[in-house]
Amino acid sequence: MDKLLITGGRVLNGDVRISGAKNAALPLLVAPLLADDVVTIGNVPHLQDTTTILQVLGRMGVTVTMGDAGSVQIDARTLTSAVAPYELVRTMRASILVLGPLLARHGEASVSLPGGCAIGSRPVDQHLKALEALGAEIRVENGYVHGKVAGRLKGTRLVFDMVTVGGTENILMAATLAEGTTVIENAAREPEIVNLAEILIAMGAQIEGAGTDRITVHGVDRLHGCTHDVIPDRIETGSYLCAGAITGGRVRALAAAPDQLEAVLLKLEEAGAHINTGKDWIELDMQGRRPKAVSFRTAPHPAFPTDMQAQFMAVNTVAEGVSTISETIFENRFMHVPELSRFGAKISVDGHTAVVTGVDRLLAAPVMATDLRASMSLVLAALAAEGSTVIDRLYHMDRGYERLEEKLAGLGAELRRISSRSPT
Ligand SMILES: CC(=O)N[C@H]1[C@@H](OP(=O)(O)OP(=O)(O)OC[C@H]2O[C@@H](n3ccc(=O)[nH]c3=O)[C@H](O)[C@@H]2O)O[C@H](CO)[C@@H](O)[C@@H]1O
Ligand SMILES: C=C(OP(=O)(O)O)C(=O)O
Repeated sequence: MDKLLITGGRVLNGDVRISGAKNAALPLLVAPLLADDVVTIGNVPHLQDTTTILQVLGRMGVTVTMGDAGSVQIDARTLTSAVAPYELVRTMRASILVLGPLLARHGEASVSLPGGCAIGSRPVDQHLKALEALGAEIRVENGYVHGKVAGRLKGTRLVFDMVTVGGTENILMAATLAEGTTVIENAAREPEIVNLAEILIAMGAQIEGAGTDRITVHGVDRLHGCTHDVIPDRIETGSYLCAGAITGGRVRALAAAPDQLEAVLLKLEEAGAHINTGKDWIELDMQGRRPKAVSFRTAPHPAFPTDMQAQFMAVNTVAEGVSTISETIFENRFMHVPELSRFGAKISVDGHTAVVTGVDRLLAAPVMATDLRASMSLVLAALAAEGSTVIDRLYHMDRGYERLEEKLAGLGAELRRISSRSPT
């Protein structure tokens, strides 16, 4: 298992190029299952999670061709099996996204149930209920979801019980080839949903309202090939801006999308950062100042994203004052708290709320990553801490941060990966 060695205390300064968004790339790589031709997707980040979803497709007989500069060509006409096996799905929950497209285009699918993960139980009941409402016959047996459709899915009006990003994506894809019109109420409004709707529209789908809480899909008979790009990763962007904030530095995120990160940018300003934005860049400048404590509550887009909670908590650990952080999306997303405490952070947790009392300094400590964004919160704490920190279980990080060491080193951080395959 790889580890990361970080020597803290450097003020980060410079430009960092943002990669394509993991959470947009995953549904975009699955959407070609619906098409009758080759779909080319650009700006795909090279990550463990994108590799996993391509393996899932490969296992189904789909032809995947890697192109230049992060482009991937996907031809689902060669599909031979509609099965997503446990050994792949268990490493990445988003594999459940193949269910909707397979049922819509091929009339059957067997997808392993993703199961729980560190941040919460994360059921997929809303996906399954909605697919049943579209006319699929769903059976859960031996840890697998088996779905079948007699003829075509039938458009209907759906109301999700809660805002679900993956649920909205699955049903949006399934509805494109259904007979008639589907209305999805209480739909997720995340930028990744809009990115998905755009590629589906480029494939010939008829979709209105993506980015609002009501999405209308008029089913079509077939979808064709197209070329489309993944949007910039707003969570990676926010993470590097937090690296600037926690070290009192200046970080400019290039190839970014400022309009997709408003809640986070406002909180960074509240923390004392000067924020400047252009069409595709964001600059944060702390001018050497210590951040001020900022309270926030996670909620679906456009509110503060749960995927930035751990990183912002890390910033609050060294801030001036006391902050309150409420996590409303996942029931167990404070796994980083005991690890941050090992640096000397003062955090108390009561249910879904954490109270952080900023300390003057953090001290390096051996720590362990528990999930993807928790890993980044530990990286941030290590950048600010006095001394050298070793972060274990780096594989969590590799799911979602492309070329992390190279990007942080480019900003002036002192760090090195300790590979399990090389002598330490
Ligand atoms: C690959 C990807 O895009 N992952 C993101 C996606 O995850 P994901 O799509 O899994 O998250 P959801 O939006 O579906 O989950 C939101 C909440 O709804 C609950 N729920 C969801 C579906 C369901 O059928 N039943 C149910 O109870 C979940 O347990 C959770 O408490 O959105 C999350 C919320 O912004 C982000 O943190 C993840 O990074
Ligand atoms: C929770 C995340 O991803 P996933 O839904 O793939 O676990 C994340 O990106 O922070």
